[in-house]
Amino acid sequence: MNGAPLGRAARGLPASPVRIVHLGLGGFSRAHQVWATAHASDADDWGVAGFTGRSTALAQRLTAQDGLYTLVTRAADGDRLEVVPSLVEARAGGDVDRLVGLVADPEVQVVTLTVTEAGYHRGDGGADLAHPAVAADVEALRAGRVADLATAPGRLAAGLGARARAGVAPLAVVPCDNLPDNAAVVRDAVTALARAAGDTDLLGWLGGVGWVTTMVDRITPATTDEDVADVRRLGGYDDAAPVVTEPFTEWVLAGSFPGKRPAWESTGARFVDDVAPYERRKLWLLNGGHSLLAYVGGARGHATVADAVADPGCRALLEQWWDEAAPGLTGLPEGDVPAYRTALLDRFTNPRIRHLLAQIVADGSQKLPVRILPTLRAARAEGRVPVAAVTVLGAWVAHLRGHGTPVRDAAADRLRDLAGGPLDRAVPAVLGALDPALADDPEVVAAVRAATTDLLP
Ligand SMILES: NC(=O)c1ccc[n+]([C@@H]2O[C@H](COP(=O)([O-])OP(=O)(O)OC[C@H]3O[C@@H](n4cnc5c(N)ncnc54)[C@H](O)[C@@H]3O)[C@@H](O)[C@H]2O)c1
Ligand SMILES: O=P(O)(O)OC[C@@H](O)[C@@H](O)[C@H](O)[C@H](O)CO
Repeated sequence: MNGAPLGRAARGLPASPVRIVHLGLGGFSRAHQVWATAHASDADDWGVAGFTGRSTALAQRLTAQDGLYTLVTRAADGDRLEVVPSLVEARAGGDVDRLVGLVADPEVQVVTLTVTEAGYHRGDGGADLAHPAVAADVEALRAGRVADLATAPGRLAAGLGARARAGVAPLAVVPCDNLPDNAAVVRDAVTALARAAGDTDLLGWLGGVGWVTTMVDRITPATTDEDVADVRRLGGYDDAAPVVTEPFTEWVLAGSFPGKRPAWESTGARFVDDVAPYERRKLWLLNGGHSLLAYVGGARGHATVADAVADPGCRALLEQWWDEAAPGLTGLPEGDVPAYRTALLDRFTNPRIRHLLAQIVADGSQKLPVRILPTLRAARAEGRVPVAAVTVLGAWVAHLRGHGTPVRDAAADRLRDLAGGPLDRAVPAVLGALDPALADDPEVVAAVRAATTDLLP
């Protein structure tokens, strides 16, 4: 690095007081919630302390520049750079003592999360208590070994438990991951851990917490070295941790805030009674479309969303998928779905957003049930086999067999085993891992098998 470094004193950007704690500091949170906080009309009152999941590198890079970072808004016709001041503390996820201290601090009013779909460790009864990391966290919670906590629900439970015991008023928990009813997901996971650890103080107090469900939308690829070089070239300063995002942004929230919150509505966020119609529209059309392009496009040799959508075969399948999903998108204003589809095509074709399919393929076992299966189930209830939906599943099987982009999944080893060997055995085995009913549906199995065969070399 040889440009001017980023720093608060040099830029005249004092740090706001920490009143929001964020778990899962990465690219998206800085393009969405932290950015929205910086643009809120009362931004000076709201500083964010962000904790990564595991890594120390991002926290160190951000700390070296006082939490400041550049958000590059990348439109098809050019870049706009802004230095975002609202992240006032960046910590490694392992600094659980600090996390717990902040969550218990009466000044802190909101906890936000972007810990990925897999990070909630969902399971029957709220959490996958048999998972070694979850089981270890239950023991650590029971023994009060806060520093050993490794999962997001475990760390959050420790923070909320400390707040409860300190007699501090409840706050709001605002998950921002791509999961339906994400507030219930985090509430149930924290409750399951508290129950398993026998934390009755916390269990009694959790009812007062504001669990706020959100739909979040802004395509934000992982930062590359090229992005760092772009900021130096265009901005004339050094930023070791910029974020590149698209111009489009949407945030819809439902739920109550027991304390205060930033005036996020002044930045376009919408507070509604029921977020579900917006969640379905976004998870099925955008994220489902992404999964389709990632697995099918990856199998056809494409590297990015824009490359894949430029392939007429992928594009036709994408449109078909949207046609299959659209009838289930009820509860939205007239014209909303067609308008969203038109905007989405523009967003996917933005050639300057290099969104790698290799990033999107991750954790298909967590994402496909949310993005694709509701549409498949609805069609099966009417006796139909939706071609695009089964093609995504077929492409996922091909992906797990090593075709296309490399496999990255919380359950990668088990899935690779299931996907190996003769297709007659592999297809029902993989489908059964998503939903046993799919493995028992001969028409779905045959259609997925045919799609897999078409995509394999
Ligand atoms: N990137 C996007 O376009 C986008 C848009 C909407 C929503 N989201 C949501 O945000 C999430 C994060 O996306 P990102 O682009 O910021 O990714 P990222 O890799 O930049 O950041 C992810 C963060 O979560 C942490 N993490 C990863 N696995 C974890 C686990 N198992 N437990 C706890 N923490 C874990 C990481 O350490 C990191 O701090 C996505 O999974 C998605 O649910 C992303
Ligand atoms: O971030 P993930 O891993 O849930 O999914 C990958 C993409 O589909 C996703 O990040 C989208 O870009 C995003 O949801 C757009 O708002």
